[in-house]
Amino acid sequence: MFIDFEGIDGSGKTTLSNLLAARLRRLGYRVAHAREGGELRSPIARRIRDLTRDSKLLEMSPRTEFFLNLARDSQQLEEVIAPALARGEVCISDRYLYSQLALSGGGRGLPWESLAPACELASQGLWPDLVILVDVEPELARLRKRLGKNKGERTPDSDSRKGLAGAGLTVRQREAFLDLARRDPARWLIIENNDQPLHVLEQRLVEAVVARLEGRELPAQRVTPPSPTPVRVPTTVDDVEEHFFRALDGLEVREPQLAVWLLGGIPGFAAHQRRLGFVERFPGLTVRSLTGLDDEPARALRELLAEVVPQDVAVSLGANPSPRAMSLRERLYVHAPAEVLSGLKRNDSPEAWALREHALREGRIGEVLCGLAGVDDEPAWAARELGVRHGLYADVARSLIGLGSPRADALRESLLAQDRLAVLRSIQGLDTPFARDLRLSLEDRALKLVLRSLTGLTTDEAFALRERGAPLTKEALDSLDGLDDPRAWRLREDFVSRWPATVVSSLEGLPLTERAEALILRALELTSGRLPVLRNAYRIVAAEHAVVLPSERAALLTPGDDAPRPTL
Ligand SMILES: Nc1ncnc2c1ncn2[C@@H]1O[C@H](COP(=O)(O)OP(=O)(O)OP(=O)(O)O)[C@@H](O)[C@H]1O
Ligand SMILES: Cc1cn([C@H]2C[C@H](O)[C@@H](COP(=O)(O)O)O2)c(=O)[nH]c1=O
Repeated sequence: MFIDFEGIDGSGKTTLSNLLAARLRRLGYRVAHAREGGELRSPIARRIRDLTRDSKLLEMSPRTEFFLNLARDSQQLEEVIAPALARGEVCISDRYLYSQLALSGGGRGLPWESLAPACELASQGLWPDLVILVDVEPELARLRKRLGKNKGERTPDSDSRKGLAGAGLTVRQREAFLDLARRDPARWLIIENNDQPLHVLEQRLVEAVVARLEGRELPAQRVTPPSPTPVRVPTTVDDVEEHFFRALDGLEVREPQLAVWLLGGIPGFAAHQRRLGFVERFPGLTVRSLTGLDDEPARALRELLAEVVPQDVAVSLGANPSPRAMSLRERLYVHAPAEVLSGLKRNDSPEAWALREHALREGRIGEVLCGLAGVDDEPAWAARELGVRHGLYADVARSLIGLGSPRADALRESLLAQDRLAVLRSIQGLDTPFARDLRLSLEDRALKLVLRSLTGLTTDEAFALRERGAPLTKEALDSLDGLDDPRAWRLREDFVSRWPATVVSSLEGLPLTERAEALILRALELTSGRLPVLRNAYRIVAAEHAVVLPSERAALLTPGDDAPRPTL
């Protein structure tokens, strides 16, 4: 029997397919997993995978990508799947040709009718007896994947071609998978992975598969019922806090690390109280959730944990230039030099330079460059030249974030041949001729990064790009953070039903006016108060009530800080 797991990235295919293989083996079945532990069994397939993920290959067309992915699956079929089935084993696969239909058809928009015959050819008529669609909300999947990376589970995707089209691609892939399942209900089984602990899903999955292996009918097309709709949705912004913490406390039981992550950047007593409850179990994650906060409880917790989780403490300081943050960095440097140096962005104080000079004497050129964004003095330019001589092109490009001078653009130009994506990341918030040309040339190849580079821009070009991007992906809305421009409001209102969580987070930094409140409540209503939207809504409400010093707010909003936003 051939069992295939399908679903978007981070949906849980690898986890559940490996759990299933282990359980079936314990039950006495002979099982081959074509991608045990996440690694494709065929070395040729692995080589093809590397090629499709190479971020230097931006010109790879959707058709080329499709044929390469077919070649990968075809090789896995001939080398691993067909032989296992011929030996009479149960063969489990983590993705098969359906993934290519969902990516190239649903995601990239190639016509289905031309893809299907090519898949048929690659399959040699061998299709799975059972397809398990692990269905999950894309925002939750992305977050779990990030947490997984934090736990060091898998190699990060950040340097791959994957994801360059933006989060909208995943939303379209999910729709395509659900559509495939609807069209072939006898073959597909949907397992919803939003609100259930893994052990519960594993048990239901094993029961359903064993029923099929024993020739019993499948009980239903869905292994887990759709998530119950929360009964009450906040009807005023004053209710948001209560709803958020109720949902968070429910989540804590199933996925405590995710619950800590969702506290990221949330000020106020209630959030700090939760952190204290988590800190012993997850000190690193808890302290990271302080990123962007500089109130007294945040400072005290950092100082308490400085020796326990120095790297996380350093990350949680962001680019805060205050004297207290600088003196903590001096303490942390010996244990967490990379994180400390990275937090010196936009900082040309003597204390920052003392740390950098010490690091340069230790040969840490790349790490120094990572914290030079926005620094325009001569020692910074000397460090950049040193970086170029050492071939540290991506780090040099990173050090140019926030600099819009002709000198910076000339260096960017010279780095383009080495690393276009790093240069693209370096133009955020810039409206120079170089930045405009680069955006236009990469719009079709790296839409997500192009849209993200518009942070804070209110030019006609920026809005035209956002308007073209908004139907495709949420990152068009990300770059509206804190903008009070009428065109920004129109985009938010037009796309609140498509990208509700992002529309809400884009209100960050704006006063909580009637218009903002109406938008938040609309997003909550449209999503039945689901946690991603609720959490972003609470971040806005809590920030409105917290005392944030103007300098801290400016530091949080200044374009150029490339630390990941702790939003969903
Ligand atoms: N129900 C769940 N509860 C808690 N954690 C979960 C759950 N489902 C998945 N995860 C976690 O989500 C992360 C992503 O899961 P996994 O790697 O299995 O997904 P995937 O579909 O194989 O992703 P990709 O296609 O990107 O390889 C893992 O860290 C996994 O432990
Ligand atoms: C570039 C890119 C690829 N995919 C799809 C293509 C394949 O079906 C899978 C391969 O992923 P895996 O990590 O080897 O399981 O992902 C995609 O979804 N998005 C992309 O940008």
